[in-house]
Amino acid sequence: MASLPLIQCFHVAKSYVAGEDILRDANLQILKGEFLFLMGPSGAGKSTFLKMLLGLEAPTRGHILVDGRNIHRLSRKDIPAYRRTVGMVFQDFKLLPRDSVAYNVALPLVAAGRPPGLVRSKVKALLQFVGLEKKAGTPCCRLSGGEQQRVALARAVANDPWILLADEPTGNLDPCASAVVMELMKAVHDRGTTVVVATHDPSLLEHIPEARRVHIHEGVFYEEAEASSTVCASALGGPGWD
Ligand SMILES: Nc1ncnc2c1ncn2[C@@H]1O[C@H](COP(=O)(O)OP(=O)(O)OP(=O)(O)O)[C@@H](O)[C@H]1O
Repeated sequence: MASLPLIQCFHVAKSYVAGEDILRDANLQILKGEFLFLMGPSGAGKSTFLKMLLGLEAPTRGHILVDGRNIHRLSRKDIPAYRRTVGMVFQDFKLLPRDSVAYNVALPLVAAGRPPGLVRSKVKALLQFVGLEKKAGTPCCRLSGGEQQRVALARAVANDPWILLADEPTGNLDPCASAVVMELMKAVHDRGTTVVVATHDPSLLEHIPEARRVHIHEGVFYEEAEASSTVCASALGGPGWD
């Protein structure tokens, strides 16, 4: 049975400054359960696109639907529930550094109003999942970069989101820690979550060779086959393509 589209972008444009489009006519469908790498050089608009999926930025033109709903037309009261359906991992972790691992992972569960018993059992299961159960009481600032990213991943999936977004999740990690984080992302995907990883680093693709690859170039999305034939050649030796 064919999967249904979970994320649909129709003619999306985004500019921060009038007349300077970061995205200009971006069309994309991401199916439920896909693992997608969003590729593009620095400044291509990858983070901007992820922020739009989170609802932190709105398109200047066009529409983004998630599960059939235009996420930029949600009523104020529906926004928190929508945000809980999307988990996000950042390059710089964005943890509360002085607070413990368990506290950081518990935060989204508490914010969602989960009862204390469920928060405790869920935090325990999440820390087991990322292999940090023995560090539950450790302040995050005393962890390695790889461990911090595993905490951030546990926090991102705490409320069982439909979608996991990751913005250069291994950008601050060594190859070994990167492999562990990518393995965990794959495990999240294997549980049915749709995963979108934005990166400019082609070596990340080796961790999940079967994943779909979409490039952003000059404000438009291209599937990898299309991108390599129509874009890479023209950009050889030029700026802005990796
Ligand atoms: N809040 C903002 N105000 C103005 N310009 C912005 C803002 N956020 C991003 N930009 C600009 O939009 C463009 C795309 O930025 P974005 O961060 O989305 O790119 P990226 O592909 O994620 O790059 P990187 O890999 O370096 O993070 C850049 O030129 C950036 O300077």
